[in-house]
Amino acid sequence: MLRLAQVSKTFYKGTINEKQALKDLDLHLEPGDFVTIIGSNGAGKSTLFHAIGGSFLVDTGAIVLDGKNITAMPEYKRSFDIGRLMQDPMKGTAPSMTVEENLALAHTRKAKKSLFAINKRDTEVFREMLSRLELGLEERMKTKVKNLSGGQRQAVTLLMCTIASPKLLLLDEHTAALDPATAVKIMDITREVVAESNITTMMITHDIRSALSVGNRTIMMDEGEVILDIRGEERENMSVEKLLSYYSAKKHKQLADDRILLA
Ligand SMILES: Nc1ncnc2c1ncn2[C@@H]1O[C@H](COP(=O)(O)OP(=O)(O)OP(=O)(O)O)[C@@H](O)[C@H]1O
Repeated sequence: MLRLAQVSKTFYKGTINEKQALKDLDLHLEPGDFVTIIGSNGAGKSTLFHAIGGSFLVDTGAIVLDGKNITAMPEYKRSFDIGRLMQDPMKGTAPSMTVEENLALAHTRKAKKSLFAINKRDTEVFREMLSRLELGLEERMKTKVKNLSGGQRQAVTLLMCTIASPKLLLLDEHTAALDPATAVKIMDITREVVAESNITTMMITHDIRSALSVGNRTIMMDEGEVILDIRGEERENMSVEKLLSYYSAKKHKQLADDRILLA
């Protein structure tokens, strides 16, 4: 489904600030994989997402999505196949448009139509989708998105991403800016939406416990490389403590993450 082969990215090459953020990174995702990604500060997690999403072109290596080489493809073209949800609930939606209009926008993009229109049937479909979130948003379809809470906005953005039926969904700490109770709710919704749509998904998180329980596979990054890739029984038998000891034994230092969540 997604294959990265020998992908490297260096920022500020040839200057005193040179930083190799991705080092000959190899990664292969099967269709339907839900991979959680953890790692120390500056490990290259967001850079990996930017490389896949096309925020910049990588220096070397290849990125292949569903059999198509997208290494040189511009970001806007990749966005038809790659849904992205960021930490900031203000991103990903059009704030001055209503909930319904935002969903319709995503729907129109999927159909690759230029005409933006909402018919009665669309409204009913959107209402049904919203009611399944159990956030009361089905009663607020005419509300401008800027008037929603952060959690409600993230839920709407998540729906917008999945309406477009992307081949790949990238979640970059999408619950990190929410209060703990809302973060749990959005994580539950994420699990449901991803399971229902079976979209291949990657999720960066600082919550190690949920990294080990959400999805079917966990990778740990450090200094631009994948240093651990676990699934199945190995993952089931992994605990937060074991993971941290694995890191210390391999890197001869403690995992440094200023936002790490252990409980
Ligand atoms: N646009 C950029 N320009 C220059 N350096 C960058 C840029 N983006 C990332 N870097 C550097 O690349 C390295 C990897 O950064 P990245 O944001 O991918 O790490 P991360 O694993 O997401 O970290 P964190 O968990 O702290 O957000 C860091 O040293 C960072 O400073």
